[in-house]
Amino acid sequence: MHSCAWCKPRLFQVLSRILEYQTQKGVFYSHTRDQSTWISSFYRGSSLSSLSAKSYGQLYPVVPYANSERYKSNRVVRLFSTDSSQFSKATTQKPSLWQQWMARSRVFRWHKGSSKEGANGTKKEDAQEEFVSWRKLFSLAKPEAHMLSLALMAQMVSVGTTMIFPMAVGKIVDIIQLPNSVDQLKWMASALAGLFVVGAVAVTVRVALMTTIGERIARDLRQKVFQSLLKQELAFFDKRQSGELVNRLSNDTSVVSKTLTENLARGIRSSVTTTGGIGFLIYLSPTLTVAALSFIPFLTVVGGIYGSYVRSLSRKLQDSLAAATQVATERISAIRTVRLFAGESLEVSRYTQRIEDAFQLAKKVAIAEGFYMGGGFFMGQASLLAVLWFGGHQVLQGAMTVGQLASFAMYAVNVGFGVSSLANGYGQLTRAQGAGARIFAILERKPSSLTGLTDSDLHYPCNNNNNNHQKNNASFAPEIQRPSIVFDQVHFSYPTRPQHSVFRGLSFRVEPGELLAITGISGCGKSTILSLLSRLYIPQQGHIYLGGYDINTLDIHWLRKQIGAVPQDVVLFDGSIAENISYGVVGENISMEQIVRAADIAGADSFIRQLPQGYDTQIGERGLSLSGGQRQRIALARAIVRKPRILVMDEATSALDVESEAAISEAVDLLRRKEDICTIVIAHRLSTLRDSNQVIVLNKGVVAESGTFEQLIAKPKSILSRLMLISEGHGLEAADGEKVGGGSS
Ligand SMILES: Nc1ncnc2c1ncn2[C@@H]1O[C@H](COP(=O)(O)OP(=O)(O)OP(=O)(O)O)[C@@H](O)[C@H]1O
Repeated sequence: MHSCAWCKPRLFQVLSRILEYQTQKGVFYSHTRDQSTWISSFYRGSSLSSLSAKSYGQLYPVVPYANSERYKSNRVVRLFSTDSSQFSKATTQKPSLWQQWMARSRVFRWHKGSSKEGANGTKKEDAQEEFVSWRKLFSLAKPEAHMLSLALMAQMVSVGTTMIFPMAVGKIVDIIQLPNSVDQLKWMASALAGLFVVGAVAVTVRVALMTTIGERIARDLRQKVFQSLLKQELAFFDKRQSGELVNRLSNDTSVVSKTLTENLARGIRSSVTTTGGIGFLIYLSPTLTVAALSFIPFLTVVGGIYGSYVRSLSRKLQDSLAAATQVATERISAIRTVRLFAGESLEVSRYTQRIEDAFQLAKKVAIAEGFYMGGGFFMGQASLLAVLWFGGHQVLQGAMTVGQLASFAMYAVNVGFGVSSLANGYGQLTRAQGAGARIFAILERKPSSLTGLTDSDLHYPCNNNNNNHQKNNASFAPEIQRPSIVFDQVHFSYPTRPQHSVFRGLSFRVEPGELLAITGISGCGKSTILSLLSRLYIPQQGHIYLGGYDINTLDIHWLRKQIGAVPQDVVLFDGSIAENISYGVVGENISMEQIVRAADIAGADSFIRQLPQGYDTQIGERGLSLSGGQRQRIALARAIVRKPRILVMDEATSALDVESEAAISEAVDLLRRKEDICTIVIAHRLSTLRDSNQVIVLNKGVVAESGTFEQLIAKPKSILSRLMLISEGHGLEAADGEKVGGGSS
C-alpha cells in the first residue's frame, strides 16, 4: 500500500509523462506519412483529413495535359483511327447530404433491379455515378491481392509493436520503483529497442509496398479509363466537357487508389488499435474502461455533425477551385485571343473573383476546424483527466499500480486515435465510393456498337486481322480498289440537338476517281457529311454506301483507313512534323520517303525543309508554332500519306494564297487521277468548284442543286449563282430577294 504523500508526486509524474507521450506521439509516429495523418486526424477530427486529401487533389490537380489534348481533338483521333496508339466533371453539381442518402437508396434499389430509373439509360447512368458498393470498389485491388496481403502483414507487425509499447512503459514505471531493478530495466530497454527495430522494418516494408501498390492501381486504372474513354462514340464526348473527363482520369483514380491502399491500411490498423486497445483497457481495469470510453459516443456524434458540415463545405470549395482552374486553363491556352482583345485585366478580375470565392469557403472550413480541434482537444484532455482522476483513486486505494495507470492512460489515448481514425477512414471511403462510381460508369459503359469501338479495335493495327479478333457487329472489310460513295435518303440530326434536322433526305453519288465539290451556306451541313461518311455518327434514317456496301456493315477501322480527311479546323498534336504527318499510320512502318512524298504533294515540303530541324521540328501544343496555311498543308500531307481510297477536304486550303492553292490543287488532282481516288471537296472558291466533275449545293437538309459548275452557274436563279454573286460582293437579296437557308428544324 502506498501512502498519499508518496503517491501524489508520482501521480503528477504520470500525468506529465502521459502529456509528454501525447505530444511526443507525433514524433514517435511521424516516421511514416499516414501515421502522422493518423495523428492529425485525431486532432483535426475525422473529416478534415479526408477534406485535405481531396482538396490537395483539387488544389494541385494532376492534369495529364497530353490526354486532355487528345480529348479536345477526339474527332481527329477517330478520323485517323489511332485510338490504340494513345494507350500509354468530377460531378459538377455536388449532391447535398440528403441527395447523397437518396442516391444510396436509389443505387441500392437499382442493384436489386427494382429501380424505375434503371429502366432509363440516362438516369441509370446518373445513379451509377453517385455511389458504388464497397465490394465493387475493393474489387479494383484484386490484382494486387498478394502484395497487399504482404503489406497488411507488415502493417499488423507494426501495429503489434505499437500496441506493446504502453504496456512496456507501465512495466518500466513499476520496475523503477523497485529496489535493485537496474538489470530488469536493462532487459526491458533492450527488449524495447528490439521491438522498435522490428517495428521500423515493418513500417518500411509496409510503406514501400503500399505506395507502390497504390501507384500501380492508379496506373492500371488510368490506362483502363483512358482506353474506355477512347472507345466511346463521339456523341458521348459531345455531351461532356473534356475537363470533367480529365478529372476522372486524374483525381478520381487517385482518390480510389489511395483508399484501396493507404486508407485500407489505416482502417485495419485503427480497427486493431481500437479493439486491441479496448482489450488492454478492460484487462487493466474494467471499471476505469467505462470512464475512459464515455467520451466516445459524444465524440462520434459531434464528429459526425462536424464531418458533414466540413464535407459539404469542402465540396463547394472543390467546385470553386475547379471553376478557378477552368478559367485559368482556358485563358492561358487562349492567351493569344486574350492579348489581342486586351482582356488581361478582365481575366485577372474574373480569376480573382473565383479564387476569392474559394478563399471564403476555405475560411469557413478553417474556423470550423479550429472549433472542432479545440473541442476535440478539450474532450481528449477531459477524458484523460477522468481516467487519471478515477485511476488515481484506484492507485491510492491500492487497486492499481502507477505503472498500470500509465499504461491504461496510454491505451486510452491509442483508442482515441483509433476511433477518430476509423471515423476519418469511413469519410474517405464514402468519397472514394463517389469517385469509384464515376470511374465504373466509364469503365462499364458500352459504347454504341456502330460508332464506338470494341476492346480489340483498340489494338488496331497491332492485331489487324479481322478473322481472329472479335469486333463489333460491323466487321466486314471488303476488297474494294475503286470505291464509289452513295448517300441514300439520309436523315440526320446530332444526338445533342435531336430537334434540329441537319439532313432531311440527303442523296448524292460520287463515282470512283471523281471530284465532287460540295457547297452551300454556312451551317447547311457540309462538314457533317465527313462525320457521317467516317461513321462518327450514324444517320437516323437512310443509308450510306461505300463501293456498294452499307458502311454500317463495314469494319470501322477499315472504313476510316480508306478515308483521308482534312478537317476544317486543323488539329495537330505536340510533336515533330514527321510524327504529325504519320499520325494514324504509326503501326504500319511508314518510311520517311513516304512522309516526304506526301508533304511534297501537299505543298509542305519546301517550307518544312526551311525550318532549322526540318521534319524533326517540334510544332508545340496544337501545332500553334506554325501558320494556319502551314498547318493546313501538314494536315493534307497527313491525309495523303495514308494512301486513302477516298479523300475529303473540308475547306482544306482556305488559309492559302491563290498561287499555293492552285499548285496544291494541281498536285492533288494528279494524285486523284493516278490513284483513282474518290474525292470530295467542300469549298466556296470559284476555282475549286470550277475544277470539279460535279457540284452539289446543299440547302435545307437536301441536295438543292447538282450538276457541273457550268450547268449550275448558267442558271441565273440557281443557288450557286446567287452564292457566287454574294462572294463577288453583291447582296443576297440583290439576286432575287429569296433567301437560302441552312439545315431545317
Ligand atoms: N457536334 C455537334 N452537335 C450538335 N450540332 C452540331 C454539331 N456539329 C455541327 N452541328 C450543327 O449542325 C449544323 C451543320 O453543321 P456543319 O458543321 O456540318 O455545317 P457546315 O455547312 O460545314 O458549316 P460551315 O460552312 O460554317 O463550316 C449546324 O447547324 C451546326 O450548328
